[in-house]
Amino acid sequence: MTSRTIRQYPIEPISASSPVDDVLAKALLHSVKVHGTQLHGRRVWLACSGGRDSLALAALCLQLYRQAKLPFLPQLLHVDHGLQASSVDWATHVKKWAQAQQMSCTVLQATVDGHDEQAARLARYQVMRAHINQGDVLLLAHHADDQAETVLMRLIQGAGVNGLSGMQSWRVQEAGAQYNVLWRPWLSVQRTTITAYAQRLKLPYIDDPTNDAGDNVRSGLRVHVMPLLKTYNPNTIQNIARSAQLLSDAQATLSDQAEQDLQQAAAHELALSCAQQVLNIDALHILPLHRQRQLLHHWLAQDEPLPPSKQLVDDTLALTQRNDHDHQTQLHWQGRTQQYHIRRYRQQLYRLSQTWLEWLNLPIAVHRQPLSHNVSFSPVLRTGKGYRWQLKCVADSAFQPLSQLQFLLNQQECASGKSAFSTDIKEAKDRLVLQATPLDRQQRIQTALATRPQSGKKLYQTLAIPVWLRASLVVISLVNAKTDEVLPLLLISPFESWVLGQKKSDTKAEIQPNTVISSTLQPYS
Ligand SMILES: Nc1ncnc2c1ncn2[C@@H]1O[C@H](COP(=O)(O)OP(=O)(O)OP(=O)(O)O)[C@@H](O)[C@H]1O
Repeated sequence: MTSRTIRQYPIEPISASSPVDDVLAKALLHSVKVHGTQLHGRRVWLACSGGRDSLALAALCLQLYRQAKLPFLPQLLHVDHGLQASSVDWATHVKKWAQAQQMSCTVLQATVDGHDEQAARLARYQVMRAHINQGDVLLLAHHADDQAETVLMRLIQGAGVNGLSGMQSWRVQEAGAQYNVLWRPWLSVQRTTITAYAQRLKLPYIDDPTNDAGDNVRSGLRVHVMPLLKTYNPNTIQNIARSAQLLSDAQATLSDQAEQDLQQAAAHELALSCAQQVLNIDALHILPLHRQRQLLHHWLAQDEPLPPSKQLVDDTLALTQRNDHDHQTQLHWQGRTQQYHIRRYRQQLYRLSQTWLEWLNLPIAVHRQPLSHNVSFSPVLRTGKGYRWQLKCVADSAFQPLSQLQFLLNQQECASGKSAFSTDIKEAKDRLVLQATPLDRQQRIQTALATRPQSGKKLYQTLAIPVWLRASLVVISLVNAKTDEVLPLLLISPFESWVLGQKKSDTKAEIQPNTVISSTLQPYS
């Protein structure tokens, strides 16, 4: 990189009479047409390294804009990686060139964590994303030779259909709440065409000889492998780029199919964004084997920028196929954004983030509140490490919770026959306390799913609570402050709730406790 040089042409405004290159113009304008609707009303930036390709793209945009063939003129963004002393000179050079063309150009400083190309690329995208606005479009000068190198690189790494479809010409990139578009209109044009155009225009582009040093995989493929492949087929570059395009279409079909399968097989009620995703194994196994693999691949990486390895998909599939009731085995996956544990409990497959598992181990606080306070009861049950779990007793103007609690209590009393709670709740409210406590393993609980009260292991089995959720069960009870009698009303987990005090045979009473008491779980920082 230190040996970069500037083409020995002076910086001059591009003459209005300079001819545009037909092939390059056609590719750009075709892409504008294809993405016309999405481009409408968006600001377009052009990532300009000052190298031949991005300087040529900037020059072509300018020419077509002046000829009123392009409806916008992109603003240039140059990133100074600060990796070598001369990088300031390159930034100054790009800026001066842009000034000569009367194009807007901003130089951004990046802090690169490491010295390799990948670290520089990550830092570059990060700093450009931070500069542009939500929904803006970033033009990149990648071309067919870049595409062919990318595909070959991925091929020798053993990529699947997605990887082999190479770079996308229009890619929405999401980072947190922000999204931008990466736009590559030149993926079908060859480097030689760009070089010829740049030379015709006498563009003073920056030459980076390290690109052709052959000392890393990409430049090795460029210098040693591509020329050899061209001896077998002179159209090697276009052909590989075309294969990538075909595979990209195939990938879109596969993704649509996997998304449809996911809608059928996902346990949406148990999902919590990247914290917990759940797949129903029975629904998975209905599918043919190749779709099972595809679905697992899609499910594992649904919110991750990088795909899971084939090995992980195979191991996950094997986990779903076990029938030895082993609930301890877990697989680990270090994604780009999070570390995940893949576990199975009965016929459900879980993808749990490390942060979520840590949150599930935080203690739950005990809360008590006299009913006479007439205010809604909404204690925070657990908070920290990114999530807040809060109880909600919905109160409307007529103090609805009490009348609904009365209804609930009536049902409980039928089942329990407890006299301490048989008086009208409004009269009794002075001595009643609403309480939320973590479930004690020894506590015996009567649910509608069993004929008698259960405690510990049996209860977890009856309610199908996976091991990692067992410390996250809370009992909501009414306590008679005078007699200390406790009447459990509801058992809640972060995802479900169960009415307590009913035997199997009493289930005809249709109680919907969630209209009275529910809990919410939200990301929290
Ligand atoms: N320092 C930079 N500042 C802004 N954009 C950049 C920078 N480096 C690369 N890019 C953008 O990323 C694209 C691909 O990067 P790559 O490393 O292949 O570029 P390059 O070979 O350095 O330059 P060029 O593609 O302009 O000849 C470039 O075409 C350009 O749009």
